[in-house]
Amino acid sequence: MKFSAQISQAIDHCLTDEIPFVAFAMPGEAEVCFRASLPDGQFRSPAFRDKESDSFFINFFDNDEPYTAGVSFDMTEEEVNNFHDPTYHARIFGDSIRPRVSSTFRASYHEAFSAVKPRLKKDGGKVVLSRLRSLFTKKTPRLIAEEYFALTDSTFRYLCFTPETGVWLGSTPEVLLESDRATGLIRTMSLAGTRPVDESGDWDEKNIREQAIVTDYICHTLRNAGLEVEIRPLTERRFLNIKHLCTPIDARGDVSIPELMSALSPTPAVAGYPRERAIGEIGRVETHRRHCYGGYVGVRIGGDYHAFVNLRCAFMAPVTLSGTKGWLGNLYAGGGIIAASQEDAEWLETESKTRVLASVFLGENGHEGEEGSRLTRSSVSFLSDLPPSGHDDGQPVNSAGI
Ligand SMILES: C=C(O[C@@H]1C=C(C(=O)O)C=C[C@H]1O)C(=O)O
Repeated sequence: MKFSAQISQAIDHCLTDEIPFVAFAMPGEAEVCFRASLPDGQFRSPAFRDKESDSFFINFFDNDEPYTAGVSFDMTEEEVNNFHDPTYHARIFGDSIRPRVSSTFRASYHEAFSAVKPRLKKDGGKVVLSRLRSLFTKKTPRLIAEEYFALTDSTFRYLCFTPETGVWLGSTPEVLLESDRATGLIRTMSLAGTRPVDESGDWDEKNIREQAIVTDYICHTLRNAGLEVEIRPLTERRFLNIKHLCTPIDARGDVSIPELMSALSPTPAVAGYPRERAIGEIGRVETHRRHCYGGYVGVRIGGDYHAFVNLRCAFMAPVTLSGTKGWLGNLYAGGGIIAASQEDAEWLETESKTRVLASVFLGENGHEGEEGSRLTRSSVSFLSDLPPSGHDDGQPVNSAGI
């Protein structure tokens, strides 16, 4: 999916000058929309500056931030391209969270898996264990997004920067919630269970059970909020090389949508069940922070919310690898573990979930990137660590490296 010249220029401008922006495509649409907004006086970029205006939002898995970060729809690509303020350059990257240099070790995953299994065997329930793959790429986030977005149009696809989150991109098949003020309808889905796209026949008990836990939880939460719930027939939902079990769920009633999003997220599809217990276990056994992975991401347009679970995503920052300029990306994936789960199969599932995005990072024949032992603390330097001054030409350092 080639971005227009105007949008490409605006994205590069925003990455260079650290202007909060989003480029996104709605499910079923081939068109990318770009919007940007300047941060407030404290370099914060809240998504919801009022109750109505159009905006993009991205929140954290922990869901415990004082406000949701995002981009209010203030500037178009044209306005960004005409924006020249030599005093504007926030150097936000240096202070914010950054991707990890090394991937999750197989041994760490083994330890985490072994730590949660006894309680699942004893009490039942589910924990979604995730891991990350750290990759270096010579491609820019814009190029990655163009290639990744082109692979399917059935997902919500986005590339964004906010000071709170850094640069993220993703292509997510999972609706957290879509609301329609005109009809009063709220649509969501229970999406869980994973197998290769070419596998047919009945789904196994393990996947069916994992997904049923999610359906029950979502329906319970919606009914608790006073909504009338309609559960639609179980279907399959395809995502590139894999597919999931999916139960679409409709709800109706009077409710605050932001409150409902917070109540639903994170669902047992990305956390587990019982939910609070699973979240506690994730915090204890995973060796990385999830940041925005597993949180929710989406847009509010004309007062209607379109929120998606932030999956099949990457967190990126500009770096050099042994002197070569590029970007470091953390690709996240998890899978639901229940008492019957097999460790090797679950590890492979996280491999499948990151395979397509990883191949975009690495390029054909792997020539565009690196993964694995060559990425070390000494070989990777974050551009934000470079001193801001010292350039002979007096220009601010371009921390995006483009
Ligand atoms: C956790 C992820 O996906 C979720 C977990 C699934 C599973 O356990 O089978 C399937 C779809 C998603 O709800 C992920 O993609 O990282």
